[in-house]
Order: sequence, then structure tokens, then C-alpha cells
Amino acid sequence: MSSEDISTELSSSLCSSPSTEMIHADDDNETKTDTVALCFLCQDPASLPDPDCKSCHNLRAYHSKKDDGNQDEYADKVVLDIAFPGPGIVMRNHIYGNYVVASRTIETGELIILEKPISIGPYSPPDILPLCVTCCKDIGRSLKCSKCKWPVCGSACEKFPLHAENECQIFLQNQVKPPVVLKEYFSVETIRLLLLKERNVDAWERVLAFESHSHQRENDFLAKASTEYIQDFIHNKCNLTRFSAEEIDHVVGVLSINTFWAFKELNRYASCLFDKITLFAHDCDPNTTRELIFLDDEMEETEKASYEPSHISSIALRVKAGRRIEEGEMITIRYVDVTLPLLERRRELRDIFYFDCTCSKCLCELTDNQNEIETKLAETVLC
Ligand SMILES: C[S@@+](CC[C@H](N)C(=O)[O-])C[C@H]1O[C@@H](n2cnc3c(N)ncnc32)[C@H](O)[C@@H]1O
Repeated sequence: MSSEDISTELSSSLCSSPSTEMIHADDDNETKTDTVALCFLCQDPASLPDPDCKSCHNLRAYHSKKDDGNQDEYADKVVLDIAFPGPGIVMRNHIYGNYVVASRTIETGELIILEKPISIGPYSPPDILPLCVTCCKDIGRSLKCSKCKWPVCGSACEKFPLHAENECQIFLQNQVKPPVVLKEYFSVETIRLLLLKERNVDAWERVLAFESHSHQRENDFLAKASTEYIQDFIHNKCNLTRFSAEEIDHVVGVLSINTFWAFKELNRYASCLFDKITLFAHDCDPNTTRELIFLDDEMEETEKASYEPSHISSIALRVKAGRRIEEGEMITIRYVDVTLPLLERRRELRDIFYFDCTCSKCLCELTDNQNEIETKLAETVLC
């Protein structure tokens, strides 16, 4: 997920669903009044979702959340073993995988979650190299770790456990040459995650549970080539043959699909993996805003006293409601720059995240495109 531009681009959608007052009876035959949105495509109320109408999914989540006995494999189910610390519930269906819905009404501007990454590593799509492998700053010139000779910006970063207790020892033992290409930098975070298998079983279990789209990546020429490069680097240069090709493939997939990138806004070229925020589904008109910050920006002056400011270890992602989110509504975030034109946006979502977006904004723009084509065709025929 990119964060090349973390400014808020929320604009009120032209395509928002109309709502209506619905009267229905619950299990005790007690009559209740709810405000239920109509699907803008099929115009059905949420309690009668059209299985082919993907815009109903938000609403289906809400309704099946109330229906614990639902055994339908296509229905949305509450995921009980992943707790969400803010006003959200983790749910799952066969289209989105895991996603989060609001467990109560969330007001505009309200903080939904502030989370530190569970892993961090150097990454820079614009290829700004060399990077300090610890703090992920663009160091511009060749400063090296005195042990492994990989780029770091000074002795503090050389000694910092994130580097010293992870890849540094492996690169030193195996005389791994300093990185030249981005894929070698990307291998650093891959190794950090793989080492969790031996050091933190709970964290490793969580890594195994992240989406990696291994089947789709297997059939994707570019994704396959870069995974093979990293597998070769880890097996043959770093001598880490104790990790299987499947484990490496999974971790590479997890990092490609789930990380947020901090670039110029924090002067850090870092990829950050978040445990909970990664669960949010994408929408091209998301109901949240997000911002990568240093936690010390949030601290009182007194708290900062014994703290190194703007350190990589204090990076965090803050997600707030960009508009009022109703109870049961899916909490959404943007994975790509949503100001991109329709086809570019959808291509990025397909190429990187392996799904065809069915959000209201896409469906509206697709319908507009279709109408435009039909009008042009009709004009041509008439001429
Ligand atoms: C960052 S992960 C989100 C968490 C993921 N659903 C899980 O179960 O781990 C991104 C993946 O979620 C799914 N996803 C997210 N938003 C989606 C959407 N709007 N439509 C369909 N699938 C979506 C896609 O499979 C995508 O590759």
C-alpha cells in the first residue's frame, strides 16, 4: 500500500447510496425501525442483498454480524480470534478476506487507530540509494556498518538491535556484499520477518496468517521473478537454507501486499507492516484518512525528555474517520492514489493487490464510461 501522498483527498462521492427508513421485525417479533441504505445498483435494501451485486457487501457484513448461526460459506463471518483495539470488529468473507467494520458510529475526525509497525525495512521504489538499513534515511554517500559493511548512517544505527541482532550477523558470517539493487534492500525486511519463526512464535503465526496471494503471484511473471531473486539471495548468498522456498515466497507476498511505504514526507524510505491497519479493505472513496507520524509528535514535552526524537522506532500510522461511519459499515482505506484516472487506479489494484475494485466510485465511473461509449457509438451509427 502506498503512502506517497498521505494528504486527505476525501470528497463527497457523487455515488453515495441513498438511504431509507426500514421497518422490520426481529426474532422476538418486536418491531424496530432502522435506517438501512439501499444498494445503488440493485436498489434492494440490505436485508435482501443481491448476491451478484458487489456493492451490497458492506451491508451484508452488518446483517450477518447479527446472525451468528449463519453457516453459508459465502456469508460474512465475525473473526473472533483477531481482536481490533479500536471501534471495529474483524470480519471475513470470500471476496475481501479479513476486513473491519465499525462496531459503533464513528464521528468525522475521530481517531480509529494509532499503530506502530510490527516490522520495518528499507524500501524505496524511486530507487533512492544508498539507504541506511536501520533508519531508512537516504544517506547519499557510502557510510558502512563496521561489521557487515552494509549501509548505515552512523554508529547509533549500526548498534541498533533492528540491524545488529538481525541481518548484520548473517551478512557478516556469510560475507554478503553490500546491496546494489532495491531487491537486496527488500531482502532485509524479508529476513527480519523470517527470523521471527525462531524468535517469536506468536508473531510468526500472525505473519503466516497475512494475505500473500501466493497462487496469483505464481502466475505473475514480474512477481515470480522478483521472488526468485530474493529466494536465491536468502538461500545462496545468506546461506539461510533453513527457511523453505514456500516460507520465503509467503513473506515476500505478505510484504508486497500489506505494507505501507513512508517516503519523502518523513524523510524515511521505509516499508512498514501493521498488524491491524492492514486489515482495512480498500475503497477508492475511503471513509478514513491516514497519516504516518513520529510518535514523539504526539508526546508532551516532559515525556520526550529521555527519548530520541523522530527515531525509526517511533514511526506510527494514525487512521481517523474522514467522515461519519455508521455502525456496521466497512472501515476503508486507500491502497493507491485515488485521484488517478479510473483505469490506472484499477490496473494498480489488480497488478499489486490482485482484485478488481467494486467500490461505488469505480462502478459509477465505469457506468459513465459505458454511457459515453454508447452515446458515441449511437452518434456514429446515426451519422
Ligand atoms: C492489505 S490486505 C487486507 C487484508 C486481507 N483482506 C486479509 O485477509 O489479510 C489486501 C487484500 O485484501 C483484499 N481486498 C482489500 N480490499 C478489497 C476490495 N475492495 N475488494 C476486494 N478485495 C479486497 C485483496 O485480496 C487484497 O489483496
